[in-house]
Amino acid sequence: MTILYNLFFVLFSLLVTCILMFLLRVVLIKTGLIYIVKKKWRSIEDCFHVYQFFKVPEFNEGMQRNQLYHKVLVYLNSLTFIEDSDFTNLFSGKKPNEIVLHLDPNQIIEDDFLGAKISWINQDKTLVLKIRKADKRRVLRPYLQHIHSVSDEFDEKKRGLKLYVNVVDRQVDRKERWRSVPFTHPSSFETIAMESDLKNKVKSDLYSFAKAKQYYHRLGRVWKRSYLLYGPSGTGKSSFIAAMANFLSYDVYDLDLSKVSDNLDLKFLLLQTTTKSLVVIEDLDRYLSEKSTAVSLPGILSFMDGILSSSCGEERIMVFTMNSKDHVDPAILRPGRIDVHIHFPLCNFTAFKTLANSYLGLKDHKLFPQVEEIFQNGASLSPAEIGELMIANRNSPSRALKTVINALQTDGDGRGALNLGRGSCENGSRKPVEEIGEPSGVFCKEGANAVKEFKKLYGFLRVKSCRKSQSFDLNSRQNEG
Ligand SMILES: Nc1ncnc2c1ncn2[C@@H]1O[C@H](COP(=O)(O)OP(=O)(O)OP(=O)(O)O)[C@@H](O)[C@H]1O
Ligand SMILES: [Mg+2]
Repeated sequence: MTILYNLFFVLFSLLVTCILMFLLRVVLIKTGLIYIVKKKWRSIEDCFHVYQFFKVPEFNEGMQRNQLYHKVLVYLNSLTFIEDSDFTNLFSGKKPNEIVLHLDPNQIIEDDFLGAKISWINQDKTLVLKIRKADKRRVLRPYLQHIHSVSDEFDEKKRGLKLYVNVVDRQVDRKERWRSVPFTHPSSFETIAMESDLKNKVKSDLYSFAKAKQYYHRLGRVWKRSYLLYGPSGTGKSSFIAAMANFLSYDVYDLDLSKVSDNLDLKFLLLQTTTKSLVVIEDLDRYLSEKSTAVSLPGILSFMDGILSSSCGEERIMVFTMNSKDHVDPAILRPGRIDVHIHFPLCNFTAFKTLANSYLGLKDHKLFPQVEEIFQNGASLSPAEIGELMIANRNSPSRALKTVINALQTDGDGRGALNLGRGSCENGSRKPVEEIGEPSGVFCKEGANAVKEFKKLYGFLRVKSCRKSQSFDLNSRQNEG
């Protein structure tokens, strides 16, 4: 009986202890007392360890800036647990709505690295690293390397991507062949209407390229990859390039061949591009079809071979766009020069659904079967044309769909305003939409009404005739080089 009583008593006390511990934990956490306990515990722990201190001053004896100081500062300001410290300064950043955190003088920041506790103290123009002597040998070096890479990455992100364009008048300053502006194109692979299988293939191709430095070096090849995006106007080639740049966080060098004075100029332009960039030549087929060009075919071939890029660093992606590769010299297209061919077809029903979802927020609609039927009968517009019609009618999805159906049907029988565009496309013009109604060529003959009608329908008329004059490989395909 006594044994049973004792056992019951022990179990009961255990239960009471557990409940009390649980309640204590809840009280400590809820009231924030846990932080005081942790702090006290840490100062007791401190008494049993020997510490070593490393100073990182902002300037050296010659009053030159210490780069490490900047890196540590960036690293510490980027740490999320700076938000958990007792006090932090908040400043507005350079970009709109950006808030940045700043250390206070004498503020202590605690960090964890490979299981070691490290503290930083922000003293007057010096950051002091405090580390246990026992951890120093194992942790210090990798920790400093870690700071380097985190701060570089943070700086890179803050810098933002850039779009470079080549300038004609380089006589002014021979060193500056490129001018840059911030690259803010919002396109992403998610917003491009394209077969998801193909999209994933491109994404993984880009990803594995970016990670393949050793592989390319082992093969003795220049670390570059070239893509050809081909298809009718308004099918998303330029948007796709922007999506590639955003995906990789690469700068874009948009090379306008009409501004290049000769082959040598082209070489220098390439030499002045930086690593981790997309070098883009749009409408290469059109340039090659011109009778007299400043850059010759061999000049373009050597540019494509990327011979020079090996002498000025690597990790470049080249992207060429064409409306059609039918009449292009096969030397341009051979594997190695172009590694991946991506076809951009006119809109089909699947792409239409992606557009309807992103432009009108429609996942389904009673008019979809009708749209599908029209697509099955062969009528098609480019995604740009459909996108424009959807944007113009975005307040009424039903009206937007009816307008698209109407335009697809008009496309089917080739009647109406669609014929107006033929002239502009046959000329191979790349005029932006606003310029299409210029009083020139075919359009002025059609009179003011036609021009007005044409403007209303944006640029899609010229595309129509383009399509009729070309043959397209309707299967998206990818050639590995
Ligand atoms: N596949 C697509 N998915 C989503 N939007 C698209 C697609 N194709 C075109 N668009 C939209 O249409 C507009 C024009 O597209 P873009 O400039 O990328 O076409 P392009 O193929 O480069 O045409 P061009 O050959 O005339 O230069 C963009 O605003 C883009 O958002
Ligand atoms: Mg384009």
